[in-house]
Amino acid sequence: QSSSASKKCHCQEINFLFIVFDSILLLSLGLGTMGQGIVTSLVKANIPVVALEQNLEYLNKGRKAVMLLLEREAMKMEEGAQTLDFHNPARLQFTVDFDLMRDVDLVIEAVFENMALKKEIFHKLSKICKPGALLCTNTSALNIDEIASATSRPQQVIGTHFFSPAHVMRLLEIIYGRHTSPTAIATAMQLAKALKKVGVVVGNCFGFVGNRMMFPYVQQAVFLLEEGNFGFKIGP
Ligand SMILES: CCCCCCC[C@H](O)CC(=O)SCCNC(=O)CCNC(=O)[C@H](O)C(C)(C)COP(=O)([O-])OP(=O)([O-])OC[C@H]1O[C@@H](n2cnc3c(N)ncnc32)[C@H](O)[C@@H]1OP(=O)([O-])[O-]
Ligand SMILES: NC(=O)c1ccc[n+]([C@@H]2O[C@H](COP(=O)([O-])OP(=O)(O)OC[C@H]3O[C@@H](n4cnc5c(N)ncnc54)[C@H](O)[C@@H]3O)[C@@H](O)[C@H]2O)c1
Repeated sequence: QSSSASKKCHCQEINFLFIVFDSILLLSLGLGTMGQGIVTSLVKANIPVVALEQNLEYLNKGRKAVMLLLEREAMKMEEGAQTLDFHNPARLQFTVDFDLMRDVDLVIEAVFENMALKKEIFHKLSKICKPGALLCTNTSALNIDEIASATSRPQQVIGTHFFSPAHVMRLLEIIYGRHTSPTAIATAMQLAKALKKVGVVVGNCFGFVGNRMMFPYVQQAVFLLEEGNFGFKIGP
């Protein structure tokens, strides 16, 4: 009975979730390969976004790349008579000012794959962001629970693993940690839908699902190369 009671409780929590992503301000943290694609996806979905970088040099590089991607997307959309309002600072803003984090409802972190750096950033986010803000990480393989342990709100920490190129690839792995709330999972699923991606909820283990399958393939390809087996005929 206690298990059905807890299931009911989760369902009720999810039923109360009516998020209109149009009214939500997202922040993408890190404007490298993945940040650029993620920001492009968000803008394409008409979600207001702030893109944050560590310094002006990286910011300008990232901004240039995002603008190029968006111009291409806008050209494609114009043919379909839709508009992409990406020159409007109310829809897309670039900054190095961490304080702008205060107002956002959802953060997607895409900085270097380094646990110490991610923990430092999540600690900062949990201090600065408003209490309800959801904190997402785009980590490829790091432990979501360890990242969440740097915050005072582990129930609001979740993995949103985009695949490269993020504005093209449709898979979005949604990784829940030990403390991630059902509301956080439902919100991340809703985000996937808003981005027209396929959200797949997976558990927290090394490489999650996609990379756990890919890493051995890559490893075997390297072994084949090392052993000089590429280029030989197979079969009779
Ligand atoms: C060992 C440790 C490694 C750690 C790695 C971590 C891995 C990570 O966690 C998980 C991953 O992401 S795993 C990686 C998972 N990712 C994969 O496996 C992806 C592998 N790639 C593919 O499957 C194909 O290239 C696509 C399906 C992306 C496109 O296929 P298609 O439709 O036949 O090709 P198309 O018609 O030619 O291009 C369509 C549009 O896409 C654009 N574009 C393409 N590539 C781009 C790029 N790199 N950049 C930017 N844009 C790129 C292209 O410009 C074009 O835009 P346009 O504006 O219309 O001109
Ligand atoms: N590249 C991929 O194929 C891929 C795919 C899926 C997931 N990921 C994951 O996404 C994350 C980002 O990967 P990437 O390939 O985009 O890396 P990248 O090196 O291209 O970009 C990282 C960006 O983070 C910025 N950054 C670093 N510290 C920062 C800080 N304190 N504040 C703001 N910005 C900061 C850097 O300036 C840089 O522009 C990693 O966790 C990676 O594992 C990568």
